Amino acid sequence: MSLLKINNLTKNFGGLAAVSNVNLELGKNELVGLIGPNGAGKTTLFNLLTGVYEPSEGDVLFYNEGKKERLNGMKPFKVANKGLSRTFQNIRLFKDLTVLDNVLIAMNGKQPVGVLTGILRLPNFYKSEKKMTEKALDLLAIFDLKEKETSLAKNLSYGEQRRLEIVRALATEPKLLFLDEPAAGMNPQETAELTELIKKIQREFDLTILLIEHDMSLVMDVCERIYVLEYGQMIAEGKPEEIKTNKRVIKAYLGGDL
Ligand SMILES: Nc1ncnc2c1ncn2[C@@H]1O[C@H](COP(=O)(O)OP(=O)(O)OP(=O)(O)O)[C@@H](O)[C@H]1O
Repeated sequence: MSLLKINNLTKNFGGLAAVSNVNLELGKNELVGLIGPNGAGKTTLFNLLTGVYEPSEGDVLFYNEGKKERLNGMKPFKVANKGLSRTFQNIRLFKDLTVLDNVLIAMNGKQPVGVLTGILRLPNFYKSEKKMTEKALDLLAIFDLKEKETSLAKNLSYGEQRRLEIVRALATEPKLLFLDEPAAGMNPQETAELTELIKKIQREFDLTILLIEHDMSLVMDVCERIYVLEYGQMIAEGKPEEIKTNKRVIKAYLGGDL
Protein backbone atom coordinates (compact mmCIF):
# COMPACT_ATOMS: atom_id res chain seq x y z
CA MET A 1 0.00 0.00 0.00
CA SER A 2 1.40 3.36 -1.05
CA LEU A 3 1.92 6.01 1.63
CA LEU A 4 3.74 8.68 -0.37
CA LYS A 5 3.95 9.25 -4.09
CA ILE A 6 6.11 11.84 -5.81
CA ASN A 7 5.19 12.56 -9.40
CA ASN A 8 7.51 14.43 -11.78
CA LEU A 9 8.85 16.66 -9.03
CA THR A 10 11.10 19.55 -10.08
CA LYS A 11 12.76 22.35 -8.14
CA ASN A 12 14.61 25.06 -10.00
CA PHE A 13 16.98 27.53 -8.36
CA GLY A 14 17.47 30.13 -11.10
CA GLY A 15 18.91 28.16 -14.00
CA LEU A 16 19.77 25.10 -11.88
CA ALA A 17 17.36 22.17 -11.65
CA ALA A 18 18.36 20.88 -8.19
CA VAL A 19 15.62 18.24 -8.49
CA SER A 20 14.46 17.35 -11.97
CA ASN A 21 11.37 15.37 -12.90
CA VAL A 22 11.75 12.94 -10.01
CA ASN A 23 9.36 10.06 -9.29
CA LEU A 24 9.46 8.12 -6.04
CA GLU A 25 7.05 5.93 -4.10
CA LEU A 26 7.10 4.78 -0.50
CA GLY A 27 4.96 1.90 0.69
CA LYS A 28 3.69 1.59 4.25
CA ASN A 29 6.38 0.25 6.64
CA GLU A 30 9.16 0.45 4.07
CA LEU A 31 12.68 1.49 4.96
CA VAL A 32 14.07 3.14 1.86
CA GLY A 33 17.43 4.77 1.16
CA LEU A 34 18.16 7.89 -0.88
CA ILE A 35 21.76 8.16 -1.99
CA GLY A 36 23.78 10.18 -4.47
CA PRO A 37 27.02 12.15 -4.74
CA ASN A 38 27.41 15.56 -3.09
CA GLY A 39 25.08 18.15 -4.57
CA ALA A 40 22.84 15.49 -6.18
CA GLY A 41 19.67 17.08 -4.75
CA LYS A 42 18.92 14.79 -1.79
CA THR A 43 18.39 17.51 0.81
CA THR A 44 16.43 19.62 -1.68
CA LEU A 45 14.13 16.64 -2.19
CA PHE A 46 13.63 16.34 1.62
CA ASN A 47 12.90 20.07 1.73
CA LEU A 48 10.27 19.63 -0.98
CA LEU A 49 8.66 16.76 0.92
CA THR A 50 8.48 18.63 4.22
CA GLY A 51 7.16 21.99 3.01
CA VAL A 52 10.43 23.91 3.29
CA TYR A 53 10.38 24.49 -0.47
CA GLU A 54 7.48 24.64 -2.86
CA PRO A 55 8.00 22.51 -6.00
CA SER A 56 8.47 24.32 -9.32
CA GLU A 57 6.55 21.45 -10.90
CA GLY A 58 5.06 18.11 -9.95
CA ASP A 59 3.13 16.63 -7.05
CA VAL A 60 3.75 15.23 -3.59
CA LEU A 61 0.84 12.98 -2.65
CA PHE A 62 0.31 11.54 0.83
CA TYR A 63 -2.16 8.69 1.35
CA ASN A 64 -3.50 9.35 4.84
CA GLU A 65 -5.92 6.73 6.12
CA GLY A 66 -7.27 6.09 2.66
CA LYS A 67 -7.48 9.79 1.74
CA LYS A 68 -5.19 11.24 -0.93
CA GLU A 69 -3.72 14.60 0.12
CA ARG A 70 -1.58 16.93 -1.96
CA LEU A 71 1.25 18.29 0.17
CA ASN A 72 2.73 20.76 -2.33
CA GLY A 73 2.79 24.28 -0.99
CA MET A 74 1.77 23.24 2.55
CA LYS A 75 3.73 24.97 5.35
CA PRO A 76 6.23 22.80 7.27
CA PHE A 77 4.16 22.73 10.50
CA LYS A 78 1.10 21.57 8.53
CA VAL A 79 3.11 18.83 6.84
CA ALA A 80 4.41 17.79 10.29
CA ASN A 81 0.84 17.70 11.63
CA LYS A 82 -0.09 15.32 8.82
CA GLY A 83 2.43 12.84 10.24
CA LEU A 84 5.63 13.57 8.31
CA SER A 85 8.64 14.26 10.49
CA ARG A 86 12.33 14.82 9.79
CA THR A 87 15.80 15.29 11.13
CA PHE A 88 18.33 17.70 9.66
CA GLN A 89 21.84 17.23 8.28
CA ASN A 90 23.06 19.97 10.62
CA ILE A 91 21.88 19.25 14.15
CA ARG A 92 19.06 21.57 15.25
CA LEU A 93 18.54 21.20 18.98
CA PHE A 94 17.79 23.79 21.66
CA LYS A 95 21.35 23.59 22.94
CA ASP A 96 20.73 25.48 26.21
CA LEU A 97 17.72 23.41 27.20
CA THR A 98 17.76 20.01 28.87
CA VAL A 99 17.48 16.79 26.94
CA LEU A 100 13.98 16.20 28.37
CA ASP A 101 12.77 19.72 27.51
CA ASN A 102 14.01 19.29 23.95
CA VAL A 103 11.70 16.29 23.61
CA LEU A 104 8.76 17.92 25.42
CA ILE A 105 8.90 20.95 23.12
CA ALA A 106 8.76 18.66 20.09
CA MET A 107 5.67 17.02 21.61
CA ASN A 108 3.92 20.29 22.33
CA GLY A 109 1.87 20.29 19.13
CA LYS A 110 0.42 17.00 20.38
CA GLN A 111 -0.67 18.37 23.80
CA PRO A 112 -4.14 16.82 24.07
CA VAL A 113 -5.67 19.44 26.43
CA GLY A 114 -7.21 22.74 25.30
CA VAL A 115 -5.50 26.13 25.54
CA LEU A 116 -7.72 27.27 28.45
CA THR A 117 -6.93 24.13 30.45
CA GLY A 118 -3.27 24.92 29.88
CA ILE A 119 -3.48 28.61 30.81
CA LEU A 120 -5.54 27.95 33.93
CA ARG A 121 -3.39 24.94 34.87
CA LEU A 122 -6.50 22.80 35.45
CA PRO A 123 -5.99 19.23 36.80
CA ASN A 124 -6.18 17.76 33.30
CA PHE A 125 -3.19 19.88 32.32
CA TYR A 126 -1.01 18.25 34.97
CA LYS A 127 -2.29 14.79 34.06
CA SER A 128 -1.47 15.33 30.41
CA GLU A 129 1.92 16.86 31.26
CA LYS A 130 2.77 13.81 33.37
CA LYS A 131 1.79 11.51 30.52
CA MET A 132 3.93 13.46 28.06
CA THR A 133 6.92 13.36 30.39
CA GLU A 134 6.54 9.59 30.82
CA LYS A 135 6.35 9.16 27.06
CA ALA A 136 9.38 11.38 26.51
CA LEU A 137 11.39 9.38 29.05
CA ASP A 138 10.35 6.10 27.39
CA LEU A 139 11.61 7.41 24.06
CA LEU A 140 14.85 8.63 25.62
CA ALA A 141 15.35 5.18 27.18
CA ILE A 142 15.10 3.49 23.76
CA PHE A 143 17.89 5.78 22.54
CA ASP A 144 19.97 5.26 25.66
CA LEU A 145 19.55 8.88 26.73
CA LYS A 146 17.35 8.53 29.80
CA GLU A 147 20.21 9.09 32.24
CA LYS A 148 20.94 12.35 30.41
CA GLU A 149 17.43 13.79 30.81
CA THR A 150 18.66 16.72 32.93
CA SER A 151 21.83 17.40 30.89
CA LEU A 152 21.87 20.41 28.62
CA ALA A 153 21.74 19.35 24.97
CA LYS A 154 24.99 21.19 24.27
CA ASN A 155 26.82 18.94 26.76
CA LEU A 156 25.92 15.72 24.93
CA SER A 157 28.45 14.00 22.72
CA TYR A 158 27.97 14.38 18.98
CA GLY A 159 26.49 10.90 18.62
CA GLU A 160 24.09 11.56 21.51
CA GLN A 161 22.94 14.83 19.93
CA ARG A 162 22.20 12.98 16.70
CA ARG A 163 20.18 10.38 18.64
CA LEU A 164 18.29 13.15 20.48
CA GLU A 165 17.34 14.63 17.11
CA ILE A 166 15.72 11.33 16.16
CA VAL A 167 13.90 11.17 19.50
CA ARG A 168 12.52 14.67 18.84
CA ALA A 169 11.32 13.60 15.40
CA LEU A 170 9.66 10.49 16.86
CA ALA A 171 8.01 12.52 19.64
CA THR A 172 5.55 13.93 17.09
CA GLU A 173 4.28 10.38 16.46
CA PRO A 174 5.00 10.43 12.73
CA LYS A 175 3.77 7.97 10.13
CA LEU A 176 6.66 8.87 7.87
CA LEU A 177 10.14 9.73 9.07
CA PHE A 178 12.81 11.41 6.94
CA LEU A 179 16.34 11.00 8.30
CA ASP A 180 18.97 13.29 6.76
CA GLU A 181 22.41 11.74 7.31
CA PRO A 182 21.72 10.42 10.82
CA ALA A 183 25.18 8.84 11.08
CA ALA A 184 27.16 11.88 9.89
CA GLY A 185 30.14 12.45 12.17
CA MET A 186 29.59 9.22 14.12
CA ASN A 187 32.36 6.72 14.74
CA PRO A 188 31.98 3.13 13.41
CA GLN A 189 30.69 1.77 16.72
CA GLU A 190 28.10 4.56 17.06
CA THR A 191 27.07 3.98 13.44
CA ALA A 192 26.61 0.24 14.04
CA GLU A 193 24.48 0.96 17.11
CA LEU A 194 22.43 3.51 15.19
CA THR A 195 21.85 0.97 12.40
CA GLU A 196 20.28 -1.41 14.91
CA LEU A 197 18.20 1.42 16.41
CA ILE A 198 16.82 2.47 13.04
CA LYS A 199 15.73 -1.10 12.32
CA LYS A 200 14.17 -1.32 15.79
CA ILE A 201 12.16 1.91 15.63
CA GLN A 202 10.89 1.11 12.15
CA ARG A 203 9.50 -2.19 13.48
CA GLU A 204 8.25 -0.99 16.84
CA PHE A 205 6.75 2.33 15.76
CA ASP A 206 5.12 0.97 12.63
CA LEU A 207 7.02 3.56 10.62
CA THR A 208 7.91 4.26 7.03
CA ILE A 209 11.43 5.70 6.80
CA LEU A 210 13.28 7.49 4.00
CA LEU A 211 16.96 7.78 4.80
CA ILE A 212 19.67 9.94 3.25
CA GLU A 213 23.07 8.59 4.19
CA HIS A 214 26.61 8.66 2.87
CA ASP A 215 27.65 5.67 4.98
CA MET A 216 27.11 2.88 2.45
CA SER A 217 27.37 0.07 4.99
CA LEU A 218 24.46 1.56 6.93
CA VAL A 219 22.36 2.11 3.78
CA MET A 220 23.05 -1.37 2.39
CA ASP A 221 22.39 -2.96 5.78
CA VAL A 222 19.07 -1.33 6.71
CA CYS A 223 17.35 -0.41 3.44
CA GLU A 224 15.00 -2.69 1.56
CA ARG A 225 15.11 -0.45 -1.51
CA ILE A 226 17.38 2.38 -2.58
CA TYR A 227 16.87 5.38 -4.86
CA VAL A 228 19.90 7.06 -6.44
CA LEU A 229 20.00 10.73 -7.43
CA GLU A 230 22.63 12.37 -9.63
CA TYR A 231 22.53 15.99 -10.77
CA GLY A 232 18.89 16.20 -9.66
CA GLN A 233 17.78 13.16 -11.66
CA MET A 234 16.78 9.75 -10.36
CA ILE A 235 19.23 7.44 -12.11
CA ALA A 236 18.41 4.15 -10.38
CA GLU A 237 16.03 2.38 -8.00
CA GLY A 238 16.27 -1.14 -6.65
CA LYS A 239 17.29 -3.56 -3.93
CA PRO A 240 20.72 -2.99 -2.31
CA GLU A 241 22.32 -5.83 -4.27
CA GLU A 242 20.98 -4.38 -7.56
CA ILE A 243 22.22 -0.88 -6.70
CA LYS A 244 25.68 -2.18 -5.74
CA THR A 245 26.17 -3.63 -9.22
CA ASN A 246 24.34 -0.94 -11.23
CA LYS A 247 26.85 0.45 -13.77
CA ARG A 248 25.34 3.93 -13.85
CA VAL A 249 25.46 4.16 -10.06
CA ILE A 250 29.07 2.99 -9.90
CA LYS A 251 29.98 5.60 -12.55
CA ALA A 252 28.17 8.32 -10.57
CA TYR A 253 30.38 7.43 -7.63
CA LEU A 254 33.50 8.03 -9.79
CA GLY A 255 33.92 4.40 -10.73
CA GLY A 256 34.56 3.43 -7.13
CA ASP A 257 33.12 0.46 -5.30
CA LEU A 258 30.00 1.03 -3.26
N1 LIG B 1 18.57 27.38 -1.63
C1 LIG B 1 19.33 27.11 -2.69
N2 LIG B 1 19.60 28.05 -3.63
C2 LIG B 1 20.36 27.78 -4.72
N3 LIG B 1 20.90 26.56 -4.97
C3 LIG B 1 20.68 25.58 -4.08
C4 LIG B 1 19.89 25.79 -2.89
N4 LIG B 1 19.83 24.64 -2.20
C5 LIG B 1 20.57 23.74 -2.90
N5 LIG B 1 21.07 24.30 -4.02
C6 LIG B 1 21.87 23.62 -5.05
O1 LIG B 1 21.12 22.51 -5.49
C7 LIG B 1 21.96 21.38 -5.71
C8 LIG B 1 21.53 20.23 -4.85
O2 LIG B 1 21.87 20.52 -3.48
P1 LIG B 1 21.46 19.56 -2.27
O3 LIG B 1 21.93 20.21 -1.02
O4 LIG B 1 20.02 19.21 -2.37
O5 LIG B 1 22.35 18.27 -2.58
P2 LIG B 1 22.65 17.02 -1.65
O6 LIG B 1 22.50 15.81 -2.52
O7 LIG B 1 21.82 17.07 -0.43
O8 LIG B 1 24.19 17.26 -1.31
P3 LIG B 1 25.07 16.79 -0.02
O9 LIG B 1 25.19 15.30 -0.13
O10 LIG B 1 26.36 17.48 -0.27
O11 LIG B 1 24.34 17.26 1.19
C9 LIG B 1 23.40 21.85 -5.43
O12 LIG B 1 23.98 22.23 -6.65
C10 LIG B 1 23.19 23.05 -4.51
O13 LIG B 1 24.24 23.97 -4.65
